[in-house]
Amino acid sequence: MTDKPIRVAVAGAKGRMGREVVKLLVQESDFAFVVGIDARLDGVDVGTTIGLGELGVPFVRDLERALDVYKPDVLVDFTTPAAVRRHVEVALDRGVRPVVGTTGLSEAEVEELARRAQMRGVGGVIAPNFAIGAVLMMKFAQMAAKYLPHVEIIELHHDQKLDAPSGTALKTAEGIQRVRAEFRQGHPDETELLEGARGAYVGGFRIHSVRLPGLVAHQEVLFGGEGQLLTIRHDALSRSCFMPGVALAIRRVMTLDRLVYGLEHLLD
Ligand SMILES: NC(=O)C1=CN([C@@H]2O[C@H](COP(=O)(O)OP(=O)(O)OC[C@H]3O[C@@H](n4cnc5c(N)ncnc54)[C@H](O)[C@@H]3O)[C@@H](O)[C@H]2O)C=CC1
Ligand SMILES: O=C(O)C1=N[C@H](C(=O)O)C[C@H](O)C1
Repeated sequence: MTDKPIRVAVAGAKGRMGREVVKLLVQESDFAFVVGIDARLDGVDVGTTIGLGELGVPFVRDLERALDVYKPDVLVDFTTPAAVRRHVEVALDRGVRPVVGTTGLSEAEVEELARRAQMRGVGGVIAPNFAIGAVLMMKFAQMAAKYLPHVEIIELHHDQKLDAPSGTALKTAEGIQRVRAEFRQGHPDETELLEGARGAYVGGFRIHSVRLPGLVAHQEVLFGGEGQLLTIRHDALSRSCFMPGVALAIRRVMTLDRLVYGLEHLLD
């Protein structure tokens, strides 16, 4: 007897990441793609809309209706910072497991959603970055910050990105803050001649956000010490790099009974 495929809904299925997720779902035989949700469309076939040919899977604009009618096991969300929190709440309240790549949730919001998941006994995954290389970059940066506490983060993204700094930069900073005693870097008397010149201040160090057409998703974590520099860099050159992590999360969330924040919690 074969296991039943995991029924998956995709919120933001018409977007840059949503399209990649749809491609992934139709390629893997243990996934059944049951409904696409996107604020921009209703009724039309997802496949023909995004150039994959007829899939017989509809786009539904209303999330509640999509979950009630198509009864997915998992909701994958790649939408917007403004929409994601409500989407996770709606999913958890219906016993649908969220797998969330959308960034923009604060640490407090993630904690609140984790409490909700626990109350409902529903598993979930929120990961600001599903690329294994980016997860390693964050881990290596945390290791380095213990010994080289002078650090600055530069994240670089395409110019259609809505949030700054990126979710990855914020998670990198959270990890660094856990191991780095808080002190304010730079000269005590430094002044910004142009507001924002020194970047966003987080726990004593800075995050800088670059937005340019041509970029996909990139980050450098720079460490400075006496007579030496260390740079840890990750480049996402294509959105396909996020898909193995998304697939892992969809499979693993079926066995979770709590909400986890970060792909690292699903890796050996
Ligand atoms: N965790 C990860 O590995 C990654 C996360 N991201 C994040 O994923 C999110 C989406 O990124 P992109 O795909 O580049 O954006 P996008 O703008 O290409 O796609 C977003 C889609 O969501 C739809 N949408 C907006 N509001 C909605 C709502 N209320 N209900 C349903 N659909 C809605 C839009 O119509 C659009 O089709 C961003 O927050 C981005 O930072 C992006 C890449 C990797
Ligand atoms: O918007 C993007 O593109 C990306 N968003 C995520 C983030 O904010 O960190 C992940 C990756 O950097 C791509």
